[in-house]
Amino acid sequence: MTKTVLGIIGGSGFYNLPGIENAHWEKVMTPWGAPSDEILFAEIAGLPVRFLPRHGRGHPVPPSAINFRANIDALKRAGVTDLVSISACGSLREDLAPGHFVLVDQFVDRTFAREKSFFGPGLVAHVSVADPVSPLLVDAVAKAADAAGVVYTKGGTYLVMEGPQFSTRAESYLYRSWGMDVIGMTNMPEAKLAREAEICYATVAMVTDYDCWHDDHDDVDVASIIAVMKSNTEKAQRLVTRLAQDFPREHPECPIGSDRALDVAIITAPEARDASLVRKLDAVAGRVLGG
Ligand SMILES: CSC[C@H]1O[C@H](OP(=O)(O)O)[C@H](O)[C@@H]1O
Ligand SMILES: Nc1ncnc2[nH]cnc12
Repeated sequence: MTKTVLGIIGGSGFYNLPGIENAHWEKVMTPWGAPSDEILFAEIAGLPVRFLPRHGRGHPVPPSAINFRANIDALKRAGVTDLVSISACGSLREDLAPGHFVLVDQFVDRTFAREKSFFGPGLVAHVSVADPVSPLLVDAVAKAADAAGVVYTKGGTYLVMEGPQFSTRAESYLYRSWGMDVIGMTNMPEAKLAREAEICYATVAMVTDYDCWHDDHDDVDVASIIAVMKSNTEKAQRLVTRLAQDFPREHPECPIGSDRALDVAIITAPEARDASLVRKLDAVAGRVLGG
């Protein structure tokens, strides 16, 4: 059995963790460069927790400049088995009002200026992301939300745009016509990389605005987002505390194989592998590559 280490990636407005014990910030180096910030190593009710602010403390890192590979590699090196993303998002549905949380179960990745894989020339791998979130982790998040009194919807599709500008009105209408539920700029390639690194992943998408499609609401801007973000963040912090208190201390094996994704993904023959890339993958793929 593997001991659980719970990872939390804090998005916009979520730069620290309350209610923690034995905490310290630590710089974690990776072969992919520097993560967004140091990682906060801590415990909640005795459970090891690792927290990384996605945009860095003070929010200096924009979505397209996030080193997603370094972030996921660093969390893997820090022992994370189960990772929850906390994200601000726009709503593309009338019934998902600002303040509502969505436990996303699908993504549409419209990003185009990001490194999306740990693998590449010299070591080719194709993991499945048909089901990009890990069901047991989502269930645990839902239970924690219930216990923390947070209103949420289970299931929803998050469209990931490149940004940093918000959508045009035509884009917003288009994404609605596609049946997308919420929109943000960060959860891809994060979720894909978590799968490559065999870390169970789930997202709590916290609605801050109605993007620009809604006739009765102002178009989205940062000031209106910040106004909603504060109460969203307080609720998310309660949710995370409860999640950590109740989470199994032994990592529960993922029923869809998120934590064993590389068992069936690598296609490059051992003799054709690039030794330097294999070395870079020591944390992400050490379980299957050895070393
Ligand atoms: C400040 S609103 C736009 C910003 O917020 C979201 O980021 P995160 O998922 O890290 O909370 C959104 O994707 C944009 O990056
Ligand atoms: N409307 C929106 N579009 C993209 N990212 C967002 N983050 C919060 N609101 C957003």
